[in-house]
Amino acid sequence: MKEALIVGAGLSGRGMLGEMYNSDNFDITFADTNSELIDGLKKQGYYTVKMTDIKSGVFKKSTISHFHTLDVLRDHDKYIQKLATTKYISSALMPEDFELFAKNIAEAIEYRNKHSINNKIYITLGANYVGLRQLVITLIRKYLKDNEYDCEKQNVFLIMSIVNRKNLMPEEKEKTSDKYQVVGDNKSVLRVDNNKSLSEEKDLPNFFVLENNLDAAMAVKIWTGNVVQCSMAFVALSKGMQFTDEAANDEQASKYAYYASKEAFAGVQKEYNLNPRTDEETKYTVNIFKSKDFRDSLFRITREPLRKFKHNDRFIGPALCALKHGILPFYITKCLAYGFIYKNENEPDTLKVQNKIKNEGIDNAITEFCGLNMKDEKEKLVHDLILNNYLELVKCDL
Ligand SMILES: NC(=O)c1ccc[n+]([C@@H]2O[C@H](COP(=O)([O-])OP(=O)(O)OC[C@H]3O[C@@H](n4cnc5c(N)ncnc54)[C@H](O)[C@@H]3O)[C@@H](O)[C@H]2O)c1
Ligand SMILES: O=P(O)(O)OC[C@@H](O)[C@@H](O)[C@H](O)[C@H](O)CO
Repeated sequence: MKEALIVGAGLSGRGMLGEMYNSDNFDITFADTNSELIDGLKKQGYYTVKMTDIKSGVFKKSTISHFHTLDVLRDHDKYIQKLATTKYISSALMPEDFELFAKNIAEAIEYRNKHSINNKIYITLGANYVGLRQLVITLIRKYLKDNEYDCEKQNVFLIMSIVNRKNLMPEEKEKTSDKYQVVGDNKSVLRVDNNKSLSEEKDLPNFFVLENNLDAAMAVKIWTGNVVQCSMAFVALSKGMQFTDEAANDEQASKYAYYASKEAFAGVQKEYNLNPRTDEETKYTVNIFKSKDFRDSLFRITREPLRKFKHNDRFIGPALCALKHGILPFYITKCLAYGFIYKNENEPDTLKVQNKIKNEGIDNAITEFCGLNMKDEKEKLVHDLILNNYLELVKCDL
């Protein structure tokens, strides 16, 4: 049986990668750092994925009941051995999780060297992060203490992929006895970079779609797609809304998101030499959220806001890209300013932001959380735009 190792058994790991590898009859192993999740999944022995077609609302359910589990920390040696030998490995992790994942890949490389293992392994890297592959290569080299280390020469292929199925926890009314149920859309392919060696494999997973220039596709996804969702969400949250359809139907939230979308795409299009898009296509990036059938929580869209404020993420990334190409990121920074007024007791990051603003001032909060270099003219301009938009939103004690 064909084998796959899925690193990260969270919503996307189970709901997209697990479901897809299972449908293609792979023998799956889930590896995760969360012992409770790994033990729970193993004990339950199955989970279900509900996949709804975003246009028609028609859904299908799939039960995944044949899988193995590994605890990345507790089953460390077994996990490294599995990483070193499994041909198809796919990850669905948060960007910050790649520090440990890269360290583990470095350990797997050492294991391969020690045991003279030379089979080809393909690791599809999945996370919402522009420039992910380069980041992972840099981290692996750091752990191997070899700045020139070439993974491909050792048959370890690091391949960009786009994990983009919407995967959510079920709403209260949809909850069943399945603790690990995932609900989401029904995207049927995993877009992976068109690596030459991978393209020559005869037993490719049937849901892999090989595509050129996936770095550009990732920038389009995060810097022109996720920026729209998150812009809309921060504005709508300030008005007490909770769901994407409310945000997309709100005049102000949708208008700001639409203009942010225009600015973001204009920069990314120039940076990656892409075809222009029509106004209808830009509007679609907002209008797609209008339907109630596929509502998503604004709390999920804005989860971990500090990650989203970072230099390479969905606001500062496209803002700097736009500026580089002579476009003023007016609406992108305006929407991000709403992120700085967002306070939610259930979202610890927002409390950190408010504390920082209270103790050190908004100036420092923006500089630090967005990782902006105030000596750089463009970065300072982005800072000042966020700052002035923020000041517009808060009371002024005169
Ligand atoms: N959920 C979605 O709808 C969605 C859609 C598109 C893209 N994404 C992106 O996919 C990625 C994963 O998102 P998610 O929603 O599945 O997150 P998640 O938090 O549900 O899952 C991540 C899992 O990775 C585990 N983990 C952390 N570090 C690990 C490590 N070093 N090794 C193994 N496991 C580790 C965590 O314990 C967790 O279970 C993110 O980058 C996200 O932005 C998510
Ligand atoms: O997963 P995050 O936290 O990086 O971002 C939240 C959502 O924007 C994201 O999950 C999207 O729904 C997904 O990337 C599909 O476009």
